[in-house]
Amino acid sequence: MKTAAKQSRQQTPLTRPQTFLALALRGARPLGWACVAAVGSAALSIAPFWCLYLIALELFAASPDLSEVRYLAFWALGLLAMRWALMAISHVLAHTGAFAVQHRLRLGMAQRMGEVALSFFAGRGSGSLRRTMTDDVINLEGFLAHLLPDAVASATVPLVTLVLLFALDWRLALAALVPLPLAFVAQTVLMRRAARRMREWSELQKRIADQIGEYVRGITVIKSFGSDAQSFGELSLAIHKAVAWVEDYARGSSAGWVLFTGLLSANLVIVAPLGAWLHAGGTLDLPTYILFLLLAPVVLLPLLRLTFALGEQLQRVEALTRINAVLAAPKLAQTGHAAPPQGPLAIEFENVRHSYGDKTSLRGVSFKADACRLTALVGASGSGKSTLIKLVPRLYEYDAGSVRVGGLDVRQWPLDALLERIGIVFQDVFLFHGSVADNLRLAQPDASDAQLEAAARAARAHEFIMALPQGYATPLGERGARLSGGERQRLSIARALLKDAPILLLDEATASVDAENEALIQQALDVLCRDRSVLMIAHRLHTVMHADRIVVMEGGRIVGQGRHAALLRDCPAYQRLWHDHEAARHWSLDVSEAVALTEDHS
Ligand SMILES: Nc1ncnc2c1ncn2[C@@H]1O[C@H](COP(=O)(O)OP(=O)(O)OP(=O)(O)O)[C@@H](O)[C@H]1O
Repeated sequence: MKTAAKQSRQQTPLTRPQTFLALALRGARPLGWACVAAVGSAALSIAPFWCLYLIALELFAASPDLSEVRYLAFWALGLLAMRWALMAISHVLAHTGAFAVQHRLRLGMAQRMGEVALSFFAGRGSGSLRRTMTDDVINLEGFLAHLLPDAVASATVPLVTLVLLFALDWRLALAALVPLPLAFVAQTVLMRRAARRMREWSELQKRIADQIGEYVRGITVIKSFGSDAQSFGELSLAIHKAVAWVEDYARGSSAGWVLFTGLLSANLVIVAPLGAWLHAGGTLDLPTYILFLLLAPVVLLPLLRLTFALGEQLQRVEALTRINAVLAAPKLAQTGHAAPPQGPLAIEFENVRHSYGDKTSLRGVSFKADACRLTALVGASGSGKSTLIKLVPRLYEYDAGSVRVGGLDVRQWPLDALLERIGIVFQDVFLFHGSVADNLRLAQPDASDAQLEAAARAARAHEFIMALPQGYATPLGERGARLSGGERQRLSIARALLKDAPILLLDEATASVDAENEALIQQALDVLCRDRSVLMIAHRLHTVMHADRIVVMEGGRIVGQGRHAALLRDCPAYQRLWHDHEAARHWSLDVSEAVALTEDHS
C-alpha cells in the first residue's frame, strides 16, 4: 500500500508552476542525500589540513612520536579517499534526482498542453514550445544536479572551517573574516547588475535560436530565392550582438570581480602579520599559526563558487519562467457533466462571436447543420471558415453565443464524449512517426487488420499502401514525408472511417492535388460522408453543388445560406464566388499572351 502511494507520488507529473525550492524538494530524497554527501565531501576537504596540524603538533612536541605521525598520515589519506567516494555518491544521487524531476516536469508540460485550448498554441511557435520542453528543462539539470549540491557545500564549508578556527583562536579567526563585509557589498552590487543584464542575454540567446531554427527549417526556400546570404546575415548579426554583449559585460564587471575575488583571499594580509605578532608574544603556538596560514586563504573561497553558482542560477530563472508559463496555462474548462444526447446529432451555431486577441474573426454567426446532412461552408480566404469549424470540437473557445451539438452546448458536453463523436479530416494531415497501421489505429486502437484494410479500401488508400515496401507495416517518416499530399489525405480519410463518428468535420483538401488524386479523394469522401452530419469547408464549389445546405461566409459573417440554385439566384457573394470558381476552373495559360505581356513590361 505504502509502496503504491510512493510510486504514484513519484510518477505524478508536475502540473503546477514551480519554484526552484519546490523542484529541489520534489526530488527531495536523492537530492537531499546528494547535498549531504556533497557537504561531507567538502568538509573532508579540510580534513588533510587538520591532520597536518596534528602532525605539526606532534613534530613540535618535546619528544615526537613518529608512529603517531604515520598513523595521522594514514588517516589523512583515508579521509581523502572518503572525500572522493562521497563526491562520487553525491554526483550519482544528484543526477538521479535531477532526471526524475526533469522527467516529471516534461510529463507535466505534455499533460497541460493536452488540456489547454488551441488558442494557447496560436500565440507561440511550436519551436518555442519545443525549446521550453527540451532546452529549458535541460537547463534545470544544471541547477538540480550540479549547482544545488555545490552551493550547499560551498555555503557549509566556510561555516565548518570558521567554527574550527574560532575554537582554536578567536582573534585570528575574527581577523580572517575582516574582508567579508566588503566582499559582501561588492557581491551584492555585482549580482544586481548581473540580474538586470541576464534578461538581455536570455533574449539574445532566444533570438539566435529562433534565427538558427528558421534558417535550417527554411533552407530550401531561402536557397531557391537565392537569399541565403541575407538570411545568414541576420543570423550572423544576432551572433555578433551576443558577442558584443559578452565583451561589454566582461568589461563592465571586471573591476567588480577583481575586487570581490581579491577581497575573498585578502585575509592572509591581516592573518599572517597578526599571527606572527601573537606568536612572538607567546600567545599563539606555531602549529596553530601554520594551520591559520593554510586555512585562512581558503576559508572564504567557497563563497566565490557560491557567487558563480548564483550567477548561473540567474540564467535559469528565465527558463523556469517559461516552463511555469506552460504549467500555468489555463485548462480548457471541462464543465460538461450533462448526459450526452443520443440519436442523430445536428450542429447549431447561434450568434457566435470569436476573436483572436483584439481581432474579431467571427461575429453573429447563426445557422444549423442538420443531422445526417451535408452542410458546406464557402467563402473567400480569411472569411472565418476554419475558425468556425474548430469551435465544434472546442479546439478554440468562442467569446459569445452558443455552439450546440445534438441540442446541447458543447461546453456542457463532457469533452471526451464530445470528441468521441467527432471525426476530423483537415487539410494539414499529421502522420505520426510509426507504421501505416499505427497511424490508422490512432482512430481505433483495437481495430483488427481486416478492419484496417476495409477502411483503407473504402478510402481508396489500400492500393498505394500495398505498393509501399512493407505494406501496412511500412514506417512513415517525420510527418509522413514519404507520402504525397493526396495519399496522406486518403490515409486521414481512412482514419476517420475507422473512427466511425456520427459527426464529420471536413476541410476539403482537393485544392492542392492532381486530377487523379482529386477523383480518388472525392470517391473516398463520398463513402465517408454517408449517413453522418457533415460540416465541410469547400474550396471547390463544384464539389458541394449538391450539398443539403451551403453557408456563405464573408468577413466573419454569414451572408447567405441555402441550396446551390437558390444562392446562385439570390446571393451576390455566392454569385461572385461561383463566377471566380468557374473562371479558375476553365483558366489555362495562353503562352503567346504571357510572352506578349512580359515583353510589354520589359
Ligand atoms: N491563429 C490565429 N491568430 C490570429 N488570427 C488568426 C489566426 N487564425 C486565423 N486568423 C485570422 O482570422 C481570420 C479568419 O481566418 P480563418 O482561417 O478562419 O479563415 P478561412 O476562411 O478558413 O481562410 P482559408 O480559406 O484561407 O483557410 C483571418 O483574418 C485570419 O487572418
